[in-house]
Amino acid sequence: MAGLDPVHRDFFAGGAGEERTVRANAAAFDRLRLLPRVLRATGTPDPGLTLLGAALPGPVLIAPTAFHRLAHPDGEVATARAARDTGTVLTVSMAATTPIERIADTGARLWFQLYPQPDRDFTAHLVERAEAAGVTALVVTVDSPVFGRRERDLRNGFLDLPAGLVCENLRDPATGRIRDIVMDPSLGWDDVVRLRTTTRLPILVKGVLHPADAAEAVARGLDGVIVSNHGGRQLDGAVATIDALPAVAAAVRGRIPVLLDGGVRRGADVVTALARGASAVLIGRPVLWGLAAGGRDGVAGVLTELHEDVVRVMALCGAATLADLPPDLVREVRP
Ligand SMILES: Cc1cc2nc3c(=O)[nH]c(=O)nc-3n(C[C@H](O)[C@H](O)[C@H](O)COP(=O)(O)O)c2cc1C
Ligand SMILES: CCCCC(=O)C(=O)O
Repeated sequence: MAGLDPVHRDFFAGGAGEERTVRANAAAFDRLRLLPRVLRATGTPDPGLTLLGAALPGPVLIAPTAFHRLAHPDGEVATARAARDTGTVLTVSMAATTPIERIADTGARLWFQLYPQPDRDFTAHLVERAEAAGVTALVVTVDSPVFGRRERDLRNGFLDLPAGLVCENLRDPATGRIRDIVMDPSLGWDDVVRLRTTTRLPILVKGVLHPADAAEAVARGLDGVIVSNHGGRQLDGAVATIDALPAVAAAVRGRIPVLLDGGVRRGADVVTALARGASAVLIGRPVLWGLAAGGRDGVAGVLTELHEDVVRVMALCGAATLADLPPDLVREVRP
């Protein structure tokens, strides 16, 4: 990756522990094969969908990832311009290196990812700030009661952002200082539900793998679940997301959208996830590689190529719309 400091590349690429779950996300897709239908006279497929009331051109969204200005000087603004120009959603990380207002100025459709902080007033301030900037959903990350052990970062001594970069959205309104992000092991369902008292935004929980937790999200009146293991960066040894998805989808029974991230790289992966019950997917690292390689254009290239691949794979599977992707499209094969 031209221009990307190897220490930062390791931060982006790496996961927790042995990186078993990083590999598992990809390996699990590799154990699944498509069983296409033929002669369905589909014409050019339409991968469009409606998600949380918004019409989107395709089922690939951008997962929240920290520190975009490590990848490119234009950082989150470049990513947002690519999202805007391709019509997809950018989920802005709470650990973004650009103020949410500047990202929103691009006109992109944004969701905001939140680690609820033990300081409830500060959490409420953050949510209000994001809502005022114009984000249309809140993504609460729930797989991080503690920080994963990122061994590449430990070996590299990557602890802090370089001088000049900060988590701009962690600025304390009273002191003007940047707060540290706290991973809160005391966080519970009640805390997530309590966010309703601060915001009218739809709330998705990100980092659900167990079907009972997905059922709890529905029972608690939340608006969506994201099947995710944080790209293998939190619990090393956690199940691959595409393996966890069918049971989650069965528990949710279509009552709220189920999204998935982790190892989605090709149109076939997107189609596989949708056939297994996802409404849409998100991609993390591919966006960072595009950003590092070419700023806005690099990210737009990644998004456009993947979108075109989804359309191609739909055609090759005999699907005219995303509704034509049933579970029997996917077969498990021996590794
Ligand atoms: C460098 C990096 C930073 C990330 N930062 C965040 C974050 O701030 N908040 C969050 O909820 N998830 C974060 N994630 C996890 C992603 O949202 C997503 O779950 C994961 O990257 C999906 O897997 P993929 O990279 O294989 O597509 C991060 C992932 C990476 C690779
Ligand atoms: C304190 C930044 C957290 C970013 C994150 O979630 C990740 O690196 O996976």
